[in-house]
Amino acid sequence: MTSQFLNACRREPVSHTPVWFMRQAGRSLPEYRDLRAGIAMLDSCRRPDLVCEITLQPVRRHGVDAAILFSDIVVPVAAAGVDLDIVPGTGPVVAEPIRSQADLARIGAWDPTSVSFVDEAVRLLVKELGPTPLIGFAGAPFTLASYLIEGGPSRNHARTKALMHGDPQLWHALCERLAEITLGFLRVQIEAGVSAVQLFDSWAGSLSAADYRSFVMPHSQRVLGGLADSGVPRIHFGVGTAPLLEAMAEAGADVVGVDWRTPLDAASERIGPDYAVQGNLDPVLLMAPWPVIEAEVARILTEGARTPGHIFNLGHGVLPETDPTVLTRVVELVHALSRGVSERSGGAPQGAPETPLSQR
Ligand SMILES: Cc1c2[nH]c(c1CCC(=O)O)Cc1[nH]c(c(CCC(=O)O)c1C)Cc1[nH]c(c(CCC(=O)O)c1C)Cc1[nH]c(c(C)c1CCC(=O)O)C2
Repeated sequence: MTSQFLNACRREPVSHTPVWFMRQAGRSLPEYRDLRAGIAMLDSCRRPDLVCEITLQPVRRHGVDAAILFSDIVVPVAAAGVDLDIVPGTGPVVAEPIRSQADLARIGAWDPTSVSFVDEAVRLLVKELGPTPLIGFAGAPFTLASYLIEGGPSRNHARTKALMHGDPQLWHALCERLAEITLGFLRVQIEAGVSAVQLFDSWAGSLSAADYRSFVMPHSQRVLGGLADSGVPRIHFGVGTAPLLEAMAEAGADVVGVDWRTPLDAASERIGPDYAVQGNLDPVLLMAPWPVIEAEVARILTEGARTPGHIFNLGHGVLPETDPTVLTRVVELVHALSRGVSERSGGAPQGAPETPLSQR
């Protein structure tokens, strides 16, 4: 049985619009909270048995079309020797931020055996998942650099931008190291059997298109271009990236992630017919009354049907306070509404419904 998710990534015909959710594994699920009780986030990422179970939980519960490996963007950086922790309610916190050439030397050479627990978890998962594809992922150099330079989450990435513009040589040296780590981390996942990868450049939307192109794109290009020969579809995602969509596509994506601020058909028109799109329900709207969600899902499917390939997702991750039963209903709705209306002939958007599917 071919995967509708992989078909959509490749802009091939689908029998229904595939759907998965960023952060589908995690705190919205009581079974996740039970399993994680008393185990630190990074420790849980290093235990293949836990990674396997946590990754499977949302697949069983929601019937999504793809699984995403349970891990974190800072896992490979920690494996390369950076002293960091993931603090509950805050995110990654780096003990000694990287702000000088000497700091940079504290990042060790990439060694794939330092993430053998990921190799093991992916192999277990591929067996357990059967026909459901597993998505691997990594953080993009810019988003990783921001955590390393700021020392933790940041509102305006002030130190990151100061270093980028104030010491471009150090900036590029840091991003080259991070690109090497990210590429190595994704290769481990691909060799172990993931069916697609997503590069998370979550915070790239804080940059102008000009700065993105000169300071960030070459490094993301190195990562995505370095995976081209694998044949595995590459999803490139960021938040608030409306001005960057063309550059993020050009960086070497097969699928461009779009947040809720840009309609999918408008995004697709800008990046052209060679890319599928993924998105883009506002995660906050999962807290709205069901008729609101229903109308939004229908609108997104209508806009998605005007693109060469659409994978339904949120515009960013599931919020911890989301009612998981709503996510299951969204999966059912996406499947029901899209069945039979989402067939496209590889590339040319055609027969896009003009009325919301729910009203047909
Ligand atoms: C920026 C970023 C991070 N991590 C990640 C990103 C990119 C995606 C995005 O933009 O949201 C990626 C990530 N982190 C996690 C996943 C799991 C897979 C999935 O999507 O289901 C993925 C894809 C697990 C996690 N990563 C984290 C959790 C929560 C920790 C916990 O459950 O105790 C999970 C399930 C921790 C983390 N790690 C990070 C943050 C901001 C946080 C949240 C901090 C908090 O609110 O507590 C860094």
